[in-house]
Amino acid sequence: MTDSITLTRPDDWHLHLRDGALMQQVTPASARRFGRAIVMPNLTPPVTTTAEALAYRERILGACPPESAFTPLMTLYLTDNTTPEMIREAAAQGIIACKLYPAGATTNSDSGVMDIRKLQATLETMAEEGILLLVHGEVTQAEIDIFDREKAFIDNVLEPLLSRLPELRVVMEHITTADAAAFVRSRERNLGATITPQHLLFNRNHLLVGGIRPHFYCLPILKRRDHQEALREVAISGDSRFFLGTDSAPHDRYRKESACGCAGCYSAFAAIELYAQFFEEAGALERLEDFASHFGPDFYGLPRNNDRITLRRAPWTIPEVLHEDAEPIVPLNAGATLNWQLADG
Ligand SMILES: NC(=O)N[C@@H](CC(=O)O)C(=O)O
Ligand SMILES: [Zn+2]
Ligand SMILES: [Zn+2]
Repeated sequence: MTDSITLTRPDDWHLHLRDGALMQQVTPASARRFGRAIVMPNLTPPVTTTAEALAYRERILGACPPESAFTPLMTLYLTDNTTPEMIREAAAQGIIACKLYPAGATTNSDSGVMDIRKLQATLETMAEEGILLLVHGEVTQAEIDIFDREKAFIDNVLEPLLSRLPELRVVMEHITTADAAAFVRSRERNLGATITPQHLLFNRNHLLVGGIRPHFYCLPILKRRDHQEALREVAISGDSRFFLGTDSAPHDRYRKESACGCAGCYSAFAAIELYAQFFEEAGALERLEDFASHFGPDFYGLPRNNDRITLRRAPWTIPEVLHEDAEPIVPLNAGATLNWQLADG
């Protein structure tokens, strides 16, 4: 049995660091594990301009431990009013991606895009400037079942968008269905996908059997087991279009344990350890490094990290709650055992 894994330092290609006190609490956990992270712009109010993104970047750097070399990669939140000029300015200032939230699809998405077809000139400029489009891939029409919203997005929004913009590089974030996995595989180029630890480790039974478990509630919602199986298969397949993006999305415990609990799982406290748990369960530990550390930078056209991290087998119990004396957060899979620990240094 392997007792230690050393791998190129991984990156997180989908992360919510929030702002203010919560950002101070959660940022060190990501900075310890990852070299870089694509930071989501869904603050309140959202990060829609380059100036806001650069100011946010400074606040994040201020929340990193002093010795940390963590690099936040900044994104802009697309709205109906994002112009080609704004994209050119963003590119000039080192912003590497824009995020599409269909209006109303998820946490803090109210100012999201109403009709993506109206943003054609902006998206063309993104393709020209080499800025990636990251999508929360769910439609929002009330009549579409919540379990079908990802598939409907692929058919009604994503496929036509990719046909209109063959040069635009797109990442379908947090994919949750066999349909999304098959769609990404079916494209020739320019489409990648991130997969979260919760969608690899769990399915909707974990959310709903024996009581409603709000800490497994995220969007897109956990799907049935056969979708989980399809995601597991592509994650270990060695297909370089699928890579790590935690979607770690912390919320105060009391906003999740509520009559109307909000969406988001907190995984940054042990993100790479959770993925290692899954790869080991799947008998594919030797594929972890490609998924976690190689395929993401390759897709983004960035260099791979040149330092390494080590995980050691040392089983521990995930605490029931973290940051109890500040804003308490319940971690993903609280109370369960994780086999791996990050070695210091
Ligand atoms: N995934 C979630 O359930 N929530 C995210 C938003 C998102 O990534 O859709 C959040 O910001 O809380
Ligand atoms: Zn999302
Ligand atoms: Zn997210």
